[in-house]
Amino acid sequence: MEAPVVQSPTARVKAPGKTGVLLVNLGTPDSPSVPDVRKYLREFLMDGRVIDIPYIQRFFLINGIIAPFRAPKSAKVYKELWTETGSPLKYYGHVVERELQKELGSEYVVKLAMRYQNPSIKAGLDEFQQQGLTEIIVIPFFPQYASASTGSVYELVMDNVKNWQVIPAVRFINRFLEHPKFIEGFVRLGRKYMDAYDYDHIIFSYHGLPERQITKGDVTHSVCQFGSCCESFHAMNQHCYRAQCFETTRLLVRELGIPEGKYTTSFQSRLGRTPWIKPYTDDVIRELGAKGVQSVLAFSPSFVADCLETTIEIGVEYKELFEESGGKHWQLVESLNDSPLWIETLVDLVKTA
Ligand SMILES: C=CC1=C(C)c2cc3[nH]c(cc4nc(cc5[nH]c(cc1n2)c(C)c5CCC(=O)O)C(CCC(=O)O)=C4C)c(C)c3C=C
Ligand SMILES: [Fe+2]
Ligand SMILES: [Fe+2]
Repeated sequence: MEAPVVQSPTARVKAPGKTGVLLVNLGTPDSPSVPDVRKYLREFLMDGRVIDIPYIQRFFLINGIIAPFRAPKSAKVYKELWTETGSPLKYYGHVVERELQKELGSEYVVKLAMRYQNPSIKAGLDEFQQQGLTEIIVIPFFPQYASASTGSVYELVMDNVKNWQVIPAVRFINRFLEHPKFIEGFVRLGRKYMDAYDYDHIIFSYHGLPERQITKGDVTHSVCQFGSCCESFHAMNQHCYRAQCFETTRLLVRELGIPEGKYTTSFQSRLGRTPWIKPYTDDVIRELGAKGVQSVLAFSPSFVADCLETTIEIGVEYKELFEESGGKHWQLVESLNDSPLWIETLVDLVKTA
């Protein structure tokens, strides 16, 4: 009997016809004006996967407190972030969209979309539908899976295609934290700084998440206790966002050759009064300052493009906090943005989806 034809795990045979590739980042306001920031925050925070409390409570929280009080404060910070090309998150998204289209060629149609605001997921999918594509590959720009980010993108994509007469094959990229080129992308950016200066300590600061959302995602209700359970990465905790972040750090630390005790994984950007995953980056910074640590290099590997949370929160606000805590030298490692290794990661993700 003839041996079966085995398909290489790294090169799926492409279906005939064009494939749509939807690159989806979180979103950003259309402009840093208060009304645009308010519109963005309303859409973002009214998402039940982001603020996961009953609809009525969420409605009053967002419209009664966040929209009136937070929007003007956030708009000020967005003004600091804005450049002549607009929001870095959107600017780099479009550069990557063009570069990836060039790399993939005419068999693919690459579109950038934002989960909140513009360009919308609906506009990208409608274009794919008009072109009668054979299949769609959705790549949420989140290295680690979380219901509030990746899960929310899936939900909206499925919501948009559910009434199409022909629903083509839709493939989702769940996470890519362990992709060697993704890791190498951050390693190369970090080495540039580590070769030029001997930092006392390295921080890997990830976007935070309410602890409640991790507990809800733990189907066994026993795997994650927000402690040593995240020290290894396995089938049972692979969807735990905190465990995925610790695994990302382990992979980066191994490649960068950082010794034990010289680095910390921490979580930033908490909102509200419920407990978020720990340790909190601001607490870690204060502790390092108190211990006499003078210089810190900060990576932010839950983001693939610079945004408010990297450039301003880490690059400006945490720098100030570090200096107030006694530190002297604080350096942010910029995000992957349009770096060649990030484009190569995306090419691989598409070709093996
Ligand atoms: C890495 C993925 C992200 C997860 C998970 C996530 C969860 C999450 N975020 C908030 C609240 C806010 N996040 C904000 C900005 C923001 N968040 C992400 C990514 C994730 N968020 C990005 C890329 C950005 C930056 C966008 C930009 O325009 O640059 C903001 C807005 C900024 C502000 O007003 O401070 C809020 C608010 C929650 C509550 C949450 C999970 C529950
Ligand atoms: Fe966020
Ligand atoms: Fe855990």
